Amino acid sequence: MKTFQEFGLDASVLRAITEMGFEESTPIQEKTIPLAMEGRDLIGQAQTGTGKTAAFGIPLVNKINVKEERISALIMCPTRELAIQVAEEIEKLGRFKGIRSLPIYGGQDIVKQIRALKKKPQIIIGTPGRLLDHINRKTIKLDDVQTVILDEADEMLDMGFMDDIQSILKLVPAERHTMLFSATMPTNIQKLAQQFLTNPEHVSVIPKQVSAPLIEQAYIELHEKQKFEALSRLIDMEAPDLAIIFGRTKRRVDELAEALQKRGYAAEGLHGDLSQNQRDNVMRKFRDGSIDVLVATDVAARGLDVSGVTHVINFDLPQDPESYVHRIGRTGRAGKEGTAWTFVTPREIDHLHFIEKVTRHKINKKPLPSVAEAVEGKQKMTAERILDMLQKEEHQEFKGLAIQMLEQYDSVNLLSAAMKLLTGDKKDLNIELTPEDPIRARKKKFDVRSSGRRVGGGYGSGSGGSGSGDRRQGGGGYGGSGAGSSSSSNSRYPRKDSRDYGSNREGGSSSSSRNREYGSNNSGNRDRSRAPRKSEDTLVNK
Ligand SMILES: Nc1ncnc2c1ncn2[C@@H]1O[C@H](COP(=O)(O)OP(=O)(O)OP(=O)(O)O)[C@@H](O)[C@H]1O
Ligand SMILES: [Mg+2]
Repeated sequence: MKTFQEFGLDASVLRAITEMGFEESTPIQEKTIPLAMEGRDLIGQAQTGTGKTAAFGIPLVNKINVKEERISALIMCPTRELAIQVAEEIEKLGRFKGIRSLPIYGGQDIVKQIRALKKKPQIIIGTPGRLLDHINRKTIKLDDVQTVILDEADEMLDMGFMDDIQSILKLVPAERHTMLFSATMPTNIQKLAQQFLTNPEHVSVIPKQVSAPLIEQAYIELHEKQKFEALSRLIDMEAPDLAIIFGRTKRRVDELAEALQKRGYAAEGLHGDLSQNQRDNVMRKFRDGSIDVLVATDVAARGLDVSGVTHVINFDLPQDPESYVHRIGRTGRAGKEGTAWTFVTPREIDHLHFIEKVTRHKINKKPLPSVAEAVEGKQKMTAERILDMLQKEEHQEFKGLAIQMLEQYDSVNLLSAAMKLLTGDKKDLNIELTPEDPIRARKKKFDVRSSGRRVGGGYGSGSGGSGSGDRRQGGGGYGGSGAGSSSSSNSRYPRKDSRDYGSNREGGSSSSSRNREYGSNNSGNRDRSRAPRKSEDTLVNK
């Protein structure tokens, strides 16, 4: 791999990269940084957790003129949490160069954002809905934007952001540098690419499998009613540092987080119906380790990078293979190992096999963890905590008492009693969750046989990126004859899971105006159940 010195980057950018602890470039960075520095439009695809953010962030920051007082680059992300995170990475990369960047997302006070915009940021990182809000208020002007980056471009299409993205890009000068990034690239991306990119290079560093290689994947077959018990045992047995548990719906996430708390786990839920304050708090607590279990809808499936996530558990099977790939990709990042468990009910087994087929990765069947395994896991955990305490030497004030007790009692008995206290008894509360419907196997929608590339040609190796087998609209690969009509409706990009992505009535103050403003276009004759979402914040259930 190349070192960052070899790219000919600005010294201030190199210094930032070094401070971030990056020594060598990752494969996607090695391939895309030189192309991006030449100003080539590109579609960048690489496995989760392999540094796509810096792959576009480094050349972007390198190119920005700090004297510029107008917005010169725009990065769009599907969720608020991702916009915040990408903005932080851009901030770090641009720090020594003195670049001003600003995240702009729904749910945050718009007046505050307008004030921050007055500081003349050169790079805006935003979610499409709120960006449009500012554009309409004329608080964001895109006339001088030279670079546009769409992170998780395929997800933004799936969420129904096509119209919004089109409206935004129409306002950006046609002569610009545009890049799309994601770990998955279904062929519906080609429409976006044809429309918005100029002669793009498709850079793919996906080897045989699209899922990240360092993730051990397993599934447990069980009935819906067994899931919660299995989850507690699994957490006890595996003792994750940090775990993300994905539930299908907002209600599921709420119930699950509450049930876990009742059982004594430090868990909280994240979904699009929480206020932005609540969302920020939950993410902060998870990042700083004050909670170690994050229960989330697919709002947390894309892009989130939290170090220390050792486990991902799909409490409910995800709707499609892309979602599976992105969810489990929250672990096994930046060269670290991770474990992904998936709960599958008997009726969903076909769908699981379908996911295995599309992702070309075997998911190993494991038995339901036994009570004994759970107990053993908890005991080990307690022992680890004690050893950890010994190392930190934070137990000095107990030493006098310990000596006294040891004069009267046997040390093994004493320690065992202390460990039992520390481990605590499992609170055998009767927990009942509202059952979720099983996911059904899709028939014929994905054509996994006809294409070497699976899911819309995105998973094959090498570059070039033509592929058939589009699961949504069936069609040719890149470089085709431009068949897609730009006036076709959003229904070509149906949302992924109607259960997960219902209407959004979130707490943020400005969302209602945005919903009014943008909620009605095109919706008259659309099949409601297939209507795309209109806001970045609607990764939630009905
Ligand atoms: N060259 C590098 N050396 C070491 N660590 C790196 C390097 N580049 C990026 N990282 C780190 O790797 C982690 C994953 O990066 P990033 O979030 O950009 O992945 P991604 O490819 O965008 O994943 P996803 O598909 O899930 O969005 C981050 O913590 C980032 O700081
Ligand atoms: Mg990313």
